[in-house]
This record gives sequence, structure tokens and C-alpha cells, in this order.
Amino acid sequence: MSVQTRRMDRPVELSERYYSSDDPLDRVLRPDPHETPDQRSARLMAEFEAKQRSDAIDEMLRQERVAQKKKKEVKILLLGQSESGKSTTLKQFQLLWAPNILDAERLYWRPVIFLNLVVSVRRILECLSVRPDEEARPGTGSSAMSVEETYSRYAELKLKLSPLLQLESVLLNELGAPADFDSANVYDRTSPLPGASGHKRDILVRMEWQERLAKSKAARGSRGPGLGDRVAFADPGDAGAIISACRPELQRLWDDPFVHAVMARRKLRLEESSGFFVNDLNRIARYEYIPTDEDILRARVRTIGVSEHRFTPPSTEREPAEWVIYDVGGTRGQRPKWVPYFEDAQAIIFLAPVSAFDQFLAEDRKVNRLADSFQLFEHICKQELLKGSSIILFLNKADLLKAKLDAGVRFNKWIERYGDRPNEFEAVANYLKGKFVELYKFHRNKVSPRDSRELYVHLTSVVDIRTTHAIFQDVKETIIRDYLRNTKLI
Ligand SMILES: Nc1nc2c(ncn2[C@@H]2O[C@H](COP(=O)(O)OP(=O)(O)OP(=O)(O)O)[C@@H](O)[C@H]2O)c(=O)[nH]1
Ligand SMILES: [Mg+2]
Repeated sequence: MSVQTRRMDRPVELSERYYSSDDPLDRVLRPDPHETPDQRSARLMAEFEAKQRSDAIDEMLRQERVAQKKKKEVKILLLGQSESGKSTTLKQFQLLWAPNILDAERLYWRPVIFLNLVVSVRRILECLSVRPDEEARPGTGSSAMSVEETYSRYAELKLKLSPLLQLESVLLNELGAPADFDSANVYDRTSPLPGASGHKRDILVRMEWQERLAKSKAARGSRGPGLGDRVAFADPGDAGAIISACRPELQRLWDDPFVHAVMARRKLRLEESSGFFVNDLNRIARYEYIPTDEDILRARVRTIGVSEHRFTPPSTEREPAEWVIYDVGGTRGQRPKWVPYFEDAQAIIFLAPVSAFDQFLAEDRKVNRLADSFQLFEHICKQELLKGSSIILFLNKADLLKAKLDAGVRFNKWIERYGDRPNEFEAVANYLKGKFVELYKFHRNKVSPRDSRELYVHLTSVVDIRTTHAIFQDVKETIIRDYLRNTKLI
């Protein structure tokens, strides 16, 4: 059978299908029953070619629709070093544009917050486990309580809190962390969709620990959608029950001025660290505890991998209908994974945690965190692939910066070039903003000299819902403006 004949086979079926109904119009269009074989063949060929043209037009329209749809979405990358606040920013976008997501995940945050709490308590107890002869109880004098008495008291407290300390490994296991994992690094590992192999199109979407918890809860026979139904509140083995039973000892520990004096002497500023919940014992160390939005924003889970989140905020006809936000892991080992996402990113939200000027990277203790932020920012500004992207800078953790400066931590001790300018929040914030703008202008000018876009800078505390949502409004307008300019709609 020749190729031609095969081509002709299809129109025969077509004609039969097209003209077999009793529709009056069909009857008019029905071929002449007396047509010659040549006429028939010519008609079928014409029909076939018409069908091909129609299919081509359909395909063109389909591609246009896809392109249009593609044009109607903006891609935003959240970038910055680890603990800069990327995932917290993402949670704020969820709260604003898809609050049902955080609602659905609310209970999954419970073990994370419990773990954050347990880790803080362990760090306090470790701080107290120093050589007894090195410390004396301040303000009480050695006569009020001997050093040995003091330490035996904390040893006793530690013993009473041992069920709580044991919870650390139980919770880590529940969250799916490897056995040798440092729990300060409870992590959110994104896992690929089925069939994914780690390339750009194989988008990583799921948070492994949440999936894991969902599965284990299902296996334990969770019932309806009500929050109360999904926690084994009455189960004595539930972390909430154990923490709740330890609450009096926890409160005694945290209310003791001696504990705070030892922590201050050992420079353990726990209140400034991520996932600090000890001030909320009264509310959290309860078996019926359910995390609030604010708790979820303050919970610490380290991100590994890249996760994609789609939002459809209210929009006008001209604005992008869909916002795709990528959250990434910020440790040095994670950064190479960002690159495949650069190419079509409309905007970068770069987070620089400005309170970290006196801290070092967890992954490299020799590197100052502020210096790392500057270096990383420079690297982003220099990227050829990102030259079309708008860059929005969040000078984040502004609340912690202010608290630190107010507590007397000197900025110029860490950043010598700051000189004798005032050790005050506004002056430091302006100085930092100036430095980032300088870097931006210098590198952007080299990469795309004709780009007149400025760096959009916001001073943020992304754990604060009200101020962050107001800033998001601004961010949204900036991105839409650049988007419309790029798509030449204005
Ligand atoms: N006080 C305060 N805490 C913040 C702020 N932003 C983030 N945090 C807290 O800092 C911790 C780290 O924030 P994340 O959002 O997890 O940091 P990340 O950039 O996603 O970190 P990686 O996933 O490791 O890359 C969390 O416990 C947050 O609640 C802020 O502006 N102020
Ligand atoms: Mg993260």
C-alpha cells in the first residue's frame, strides 16, 4: 500500500462520519451520489487538505494560548543565605494569598515547634552543665546557696526533664531526619515529583516531613478534618502530653535569674536564635496546643532543595494571573541548585538578615554572615542570566537588629568601616542599605548598562504579619510594573 493510499484512507472515514447524520445541513453538503471515481478522489483530497489546514490553525491557536498563559505568570525566586527568612517570606505569601494552605498544615507544625522548644531547653541545660567551681550564684552570696547545692539542684531538674530531652530524637525521627542529624537543623527536604530527576522542569514540590507526618497520621487512623480529631491529645505518648507534664519544671528553669545570669556570662543569647519558644511555655507546653499563624512563622525548619509554590491572587486582565514562587535552601551546599531557576525569573527577592552582623555561617565558622550576604548579593547582581530580572532586597530581621543595637552590641566592632557613626538602628540600617545599593549599581551597570531599574529595598521583619503584608503590596506593584514593561504592555 502506497503512502498516498494510506493518506486517502482517512478522508473516507471522515466523509462517512461527517455526512451520516440526518441533519438537514449535512444532507445539503452530502456528496453527489453519482460522482465519478475521479471526482470522489478530488473531493476527498480537498477535504483532507481542508482538515489539515484546520488542524494547523487549531494547533497555532493552542500554542498561542499556552504562550499567553505563560506570559501571564510571574516567577519569583526567594534567595539569600540560610536563616535569612526565605521560607518565612513564603509562609507570609501563603497567609496572604492562600491561607487554606497554612490551615491545612497547621498540625504538622506542632512537632516542629515542640522540637524547636526541646532544642532550646537542651541548650539551656548544656549551658548550666559547666564545672561547678567556675560559677557562683549571683546576688545570693555563697552563704545563701553553695555552688554545689546550686548545681545539684540543676542536676535534679535535668533529671526531671529527661523525658523531655528524650523527645528530641523521637520528634526528629517522626519528622524524618537521619539519626545523626543536628536538631538545630530540622529540615524540610523537598522531594521530586514522580519521574523527576533533578532538572529544572522536574519541579520539587513536596516537603518530605509534612508528607511523612501525613502518612503516619493516616496509618494511625486519623479521622475527620477537624483539628481536634487529628491529634492524639489524650495519648500519654504524644509529645504535647510529655511537654505539658514537664511544664512546672520548665517554668522554674526559665524563671530563675541564676539561669539567665549563667546564659549571659556564656553569651548564650537564645532569644535571638531561630525557633525560640521558651517565652511561650504557658501557651505551648500544653497537650491541647495548636500552633497559631505567628508560631508557624517563627518555627525553624531548614530547607533543602527547591520548592515551587503557585498562587493566583486577585488580578486585572493585564496583570499576571499566576505567581510562581520558588523557595530554596540557603546553605552554601544548596546554592548551586538555584542556577537552573535563574533563566526565566522575573524577580528576585533577596533576603539579607541584617541582625547577623556578629554571627558566623553554621556551615563555615570562619565566615561572617553579613560578609557572606554581601558576597552572595554581588554574585546575584553579576549573573548574566538574571540581567532581565528585577531585584528586590529585604534587609530582614530588622526587629532583631534593633534589639541587638539597643542591648549595646556595637556594630563597628564587627564592621570597622562603620567608624564612629551612631550605634543606632536607623543609622546602621541606612549604612547597610547604602552598601547594598552601591554593590547593585556597580555590578548591574556592568551586566546591563542600559537597565535603568533601581534596587527596590525594604527594611523587613518577615515574622510580622501586618507590616510584611503591607510591604508585599508594594512588592506586587513593583513586579507588575516591571512585568508590564517587559511584556511591552505599557
Ligand atoms: N525575629 C525574626 N525572626 C525571623 C525573621 N525572619 C525569619 N525569622 C526566623 O528565622 C528563622 C529562619 O528563617 P527561615 O525562613 O527558615 O530561613 P531560610 O532563609 O528559609 O533558611 P534556609 O531554609 O536554611 O535557607 C525562622 O525561625 C524564622 O521564624 C525576622 O525578620 N525576625
Ligand atoms: Mg528555608
